[in-house]
Amino acid sequence: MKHFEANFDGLVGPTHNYAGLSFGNVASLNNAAATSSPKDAAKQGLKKAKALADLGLVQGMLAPQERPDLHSLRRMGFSGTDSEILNKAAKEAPALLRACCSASSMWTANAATVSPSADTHDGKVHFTPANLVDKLHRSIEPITTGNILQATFNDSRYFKHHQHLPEHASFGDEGAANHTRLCSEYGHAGVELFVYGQEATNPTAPRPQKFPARQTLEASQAVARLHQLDDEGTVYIQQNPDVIDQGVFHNDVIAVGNQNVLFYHEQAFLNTQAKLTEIKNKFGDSALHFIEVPTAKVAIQDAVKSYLFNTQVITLPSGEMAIIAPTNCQENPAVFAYLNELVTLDTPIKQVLYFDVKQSMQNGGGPACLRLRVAMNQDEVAAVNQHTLMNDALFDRLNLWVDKHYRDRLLVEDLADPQLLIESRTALDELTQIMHLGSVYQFQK
Ligand SMILES: N=C(N)NCCC[C@H](NC(=O)CCC(=O)O)C(=O)O
Repeated sequence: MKHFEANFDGLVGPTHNYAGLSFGNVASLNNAAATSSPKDAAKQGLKKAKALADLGLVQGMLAPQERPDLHSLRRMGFSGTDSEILNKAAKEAPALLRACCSASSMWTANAATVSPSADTHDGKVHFTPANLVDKLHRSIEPITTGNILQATFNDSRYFKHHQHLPEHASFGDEGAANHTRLCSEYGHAGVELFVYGQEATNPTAPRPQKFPARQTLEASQAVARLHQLDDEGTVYIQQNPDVIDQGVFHNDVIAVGNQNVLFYHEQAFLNTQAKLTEIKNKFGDSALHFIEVPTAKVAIQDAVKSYLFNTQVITLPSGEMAIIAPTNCQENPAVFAYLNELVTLDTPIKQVLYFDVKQSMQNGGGPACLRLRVAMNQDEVAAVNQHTLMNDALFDRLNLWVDKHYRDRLLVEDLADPQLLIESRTALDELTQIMHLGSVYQFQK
């Protein structure tokens, strides 16, 4: 039986904009009120996804959310026709309107945590949508995320879908952005690393002082229980609170793993040595590569600016590994020098491929944020909704669809434009037909 690690990238939605909604995310705050290009953003993402498919990887796409989210605005007390609601929200509570218009579902590393069938007791692939409770604009994602995941992985013989965790700060869950899996082969049982920012129920435990820790230990443990993981295959690691305070709002901004490689910054974790030993013990005999990047080579600020660790480490069909990096890494001298050196070292990583995903980067989302990893065997891949898988035909179809429906430029002031709502719904309705998703959106029910 063959095994793969598929990447499911988030298709950027038609309302992609810079509203500065994410406190603790340096890029999002710095680019607040800049002009965005939803069309360029969607095309940059599609190009990266297609390139990975062309490299021989299994690549899928996840549909975006319905934005502006009129359903949430109604829950917040706005009433009347759709136009009246947009108009009232823009006048009376512009911050709420902005929260209901973010295209943040593009970062599917935050869509869910996924455990492959090799790790779970019932032998199914488990999905738990992230509740994203730390940010208002993201907390309105999980129900539709669940609908989209169920329409994409739509065979209950292979896929088990859970409800998102209780919507409370004690269970702050940001999905796969704080989860990495190490394994010798994708089809073998692996070690799942859950990285958390704070222990919600232990006020004396370390936590950041300036910016929020979005993931709690309690949430990580709950996901591991739901996914029927063994203690021997699970490691909980606390993220260093000092780096959260320097803008590392998710662990995938400071560490990434693939198969037997863990690529991380010296300052990423607390109790690093003890945790590496635990990983080694649980991983077993096979060779592990811990690639630790020292501060002397790459400072935290450079890692945050360039997203060196928000790269995708992928295994090519040849067995060698490659890094999928944002072009921002080429533009940062320390980081570029480091990457040029890395491919000459004795590790499985032999090449770096650069992609322009600047539209996403300006909101704090790099290549790894844009994808959800799902390790599957060939039967499971065959059970996926095939209309979501990237190939020449889907790439052409989606580019035409973007050309037809997306704006070239969008400003935060445009979010109240009733025409944008109509354009967005028309686009998404057509998309659900292209991807055979059924009615996943509120406006379709
Ligand atoms: N690291 C990972 N996996 N994902 C990146 C998520 C970026 C996202 N930005 C935003 O939500 C900004 C949206 C705005 O301002 O409209 C966030 O902070 O949650």
